[in-house]
Amino acid sequence: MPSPKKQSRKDIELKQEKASVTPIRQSSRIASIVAAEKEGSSQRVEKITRETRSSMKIEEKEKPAARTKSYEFGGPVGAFFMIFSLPVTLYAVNLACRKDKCTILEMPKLPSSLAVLVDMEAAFIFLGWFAFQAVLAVLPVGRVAEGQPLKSGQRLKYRLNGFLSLLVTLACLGVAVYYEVPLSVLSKKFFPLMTTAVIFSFLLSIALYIKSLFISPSKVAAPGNSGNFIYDFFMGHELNPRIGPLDLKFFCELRPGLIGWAVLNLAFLVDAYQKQGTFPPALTMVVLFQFVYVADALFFEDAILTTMDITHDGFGFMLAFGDLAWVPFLYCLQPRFLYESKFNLPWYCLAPIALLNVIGYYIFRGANSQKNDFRKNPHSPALAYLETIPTPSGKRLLVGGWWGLVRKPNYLGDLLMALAWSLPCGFGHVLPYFYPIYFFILLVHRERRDDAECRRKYGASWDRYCERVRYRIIPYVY
Ligand SMILES: NC(=O)C1=CN([C@@H]2O[C@H](COP(=O)(O)OP(=O)(O)OC[C@H]3O[C@@H](n4cnc5c(N)ncnc54)[C@H](OP(=O)(O)O)[C@@H]3O)[C@@H](O)[C@H]2O)C=CC1
Ligand SMILES: CC(C)=CCC[C@@H](C)[C@H]1CC=C2C3=C(CC[C@@]21C)[C@@]1(C)CC[C@H](O)C(C)(C)[C@@H]1CC3
Repeated sequence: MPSPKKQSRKDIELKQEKASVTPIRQSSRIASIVAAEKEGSSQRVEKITRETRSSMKIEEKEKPAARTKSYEFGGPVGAFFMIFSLPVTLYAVNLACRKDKCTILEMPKLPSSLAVLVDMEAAFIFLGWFAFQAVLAVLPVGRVAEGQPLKSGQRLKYRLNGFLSLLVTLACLGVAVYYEVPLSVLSKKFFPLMTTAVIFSFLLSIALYIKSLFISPSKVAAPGNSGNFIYDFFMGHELNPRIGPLDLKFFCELRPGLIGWAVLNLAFLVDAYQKQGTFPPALTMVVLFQFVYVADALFFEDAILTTMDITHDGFGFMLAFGDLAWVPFLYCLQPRFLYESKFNLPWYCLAPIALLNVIGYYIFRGANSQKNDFRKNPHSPALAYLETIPTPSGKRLLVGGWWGLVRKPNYLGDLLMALAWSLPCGFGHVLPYFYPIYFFILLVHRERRDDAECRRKYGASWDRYCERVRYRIIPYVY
């Protein structure tokens, strides 16, 4: 056996050279896969795919983590700007939309004292909530799923008990309402709770960045490995930070913030019912739509394992703040507006809006499940009717079904739902439309990022896919 030292540089270079997937090899591998498929030899297809994957793994395992060459979000300057502008936007939008007024035409009224924004009781509620969700997440109940293969070839394991956590949380809320615990504390302490979430996400991101300085190169997230402190802090330097059994990114993305958003909405609804003696239709409808969205994310929890956030992006300020402060305290803006203003619409306006939401959900769920099922089992007979194209990595791209309509059918469905959540607020104010406007910008930018990443991963195959499916998000428009 050669000693690891002796084997080092030359052998590794040789292996890397053998394993490197040049464009010529890419196309010859695609040709072999296609030929094997024509022959109907699924064993040969599997073999070529395995060989390609393992050669790519050898290549990636032995390289030190490559530095990010191209910046996103405007580079370090853009990241610096966003670290400050995101919290400012969060406060500005919420302060501008309050009981008496919801307008962008006036400067948001600053609170008369700091006590309106900061409060010890709110801090305890937030921390208790976070700890409660963390305990539920690590309970050894629920299926364990494997994530997508990492650079090292390893697959991380994830405990899937998100839907159960939601049910337990709902049961606790029911008990609280039964024993007349005033849930209105959540709406009264909305701003102090939000401040705690903001401070917590800053502290968490700092801790994550410090932790990431001590990890091995294989654990680094490519987009957050520029060497610039501000940029890497924002994008996230470590791909999958974990504390024991708790995967922090997976947990934060789906539990405290997402379930917290649904709980805030339910608190508005319960309080409205207790004050008005009836469930206001527009508010009830939006709370229900958003609840279905949250419940769906938790029910199809394993689908998140193939999203960009989990497979590609690191866990840094962008996701920590997004998950813990932005989602719960901004995505509930429409229900909060309806709750505070008591605005309502007649049923014949609400009915077509409900239909829009159902159509959006149908597209969103259909597209996400189709891709997720295909990635989990590309040979599933249930998906055999879908046209696909091969890529040099061995993975195939769906070019039929939802993924043949536009390149991001899941974004299309999500955007239709976003609109359906704002329309019940009427046309008297712009601010309740903050979510669909922001979301459109976010998804257009996200599609561009993913497009660049897929072109890097799949080369000419991605170009072929783009030629076949011409529109990005909206058929015949964009
Ligand atoms: N409410 C909110 O605030 C937000 C919601 N979302 C939602 O989250 C969901 C996930 O979004 P996101 O992670 O951005 O993107 P996707 O779920 O679309 O994941 C992108 C990945 O899917 C794979 N893929 C792309 N095209 C194809 C194809 N034709 N065939 C097979 N695989 C393909 C590629 O990965 P690979 O080939 O490596 O598998 C690509 O990198 C969406 O529904 C989106 O609307 C997203 C952001 C914010
Ligand atoms: C610039 C900025 C404000 C960045 C933060 C973005 C985050 C708020 C979003 C990035 C991707 C997200 C996803 C969801 C929530 C918003 C964030 C965190 C998601 C959990 C919502 C529910 C969906 O069903 C989903 C699971 C598909 C989705 C995943 C992506």
